[in-house]
Amino acid sequence: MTQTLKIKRPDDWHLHLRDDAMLAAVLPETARHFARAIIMPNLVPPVVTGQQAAAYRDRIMAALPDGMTFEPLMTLYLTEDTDPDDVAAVHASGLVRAVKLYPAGATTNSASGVSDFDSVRPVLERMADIGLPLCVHGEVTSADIDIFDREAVFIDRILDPIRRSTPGLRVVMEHITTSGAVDYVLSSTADLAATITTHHLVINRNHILVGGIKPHYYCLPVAKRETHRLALVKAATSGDHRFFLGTDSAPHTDGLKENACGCAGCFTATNTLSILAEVFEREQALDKLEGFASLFGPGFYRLPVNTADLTLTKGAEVQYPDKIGVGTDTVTVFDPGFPLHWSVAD
Ligand SMILES: NC(=O)N[C@@H](CC(=O)O)C(=O)O
Ligand SMILES: [Zn+2]
Ligand SMILES: [Zn+2]
Repeated sequence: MTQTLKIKRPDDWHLHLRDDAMLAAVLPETARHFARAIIMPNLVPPVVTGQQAAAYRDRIMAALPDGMTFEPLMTLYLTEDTDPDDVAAVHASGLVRAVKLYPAGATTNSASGVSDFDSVRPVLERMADIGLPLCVHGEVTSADIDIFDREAVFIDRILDPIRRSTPGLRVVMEHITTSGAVDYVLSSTADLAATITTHHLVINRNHILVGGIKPHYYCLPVAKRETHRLALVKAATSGDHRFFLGTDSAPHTDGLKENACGCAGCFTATNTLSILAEVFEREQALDKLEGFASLFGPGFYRLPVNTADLTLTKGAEVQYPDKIGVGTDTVTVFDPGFPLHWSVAD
């Protein structure tokens, strides 16, 4: 008897679509399975104004193949020059669903991010007033902090002080990678949630470094030791509404990944749902997948749950491409390192 799992159509609460040829290549990979996604604004130049967000949304919709439906949920990139009134206006218009905080220099295309956190206080206070979520790349960037400690230090030195001084600010800790981040979310009573990526449920730092360096497993925040991966799996499969899916699917061309200075990012859009089903099944938590992928995100973002369903079927090993083409280049699809058996029914 084939096993099937029917869930509400999922959303991706942290996604990089890029622009131009890359956008055209990766958008169908997400739109095939996901109804909506929070679109990261770290383009070059970044999406900092409502006008830029509207233009980017139009480029995304223009790149969507005929017959596919998808709703991009736009974000603004927070800079030290962001005007609270502009933020309030684009929120009121429904164009923008979150503001994204990148500490300057923390990750791909974050040069315009924030160095002086006091300078953005007026924006954060306004966001608390209007209920607009702040998505946070939670890593400090000081050279003296070990890269494996950067998330923990960010929580202590930056995030917790911001939250204490801005009551009511609604925060999504993006792509969490540590048990400390899980505990921090669990310790909060309100206004705090976290996204967890597909790849951080699958790999630890050994996958990146043992037996030769694996550039396609390198992302930021970098995967930590196994105890942390286990804490993430426990959180994701727990049925706690404060943890939901943000794939952080972050395509870079193979030339830029397999490089002496390789870019950070794992491209998981193509096989995310098959991987998640496998991970949840191993935890005997298939009944928790719908909450994680389809229900808790809309709950936090105060949006309706999708009405359409998506069905996963367990069967023969799922075939997916190793790479997808982008113009004359390629992007490597994340390899979970184990066979997948759950496929999404058409
Ligand atoms: N996650 C990554 O490793 N990379 C992301 C940026 C980010 O989400 O930090 C990207 O834009 O490539
Ligand atoms: Zn990030
Ligand atoms: Zn990201």
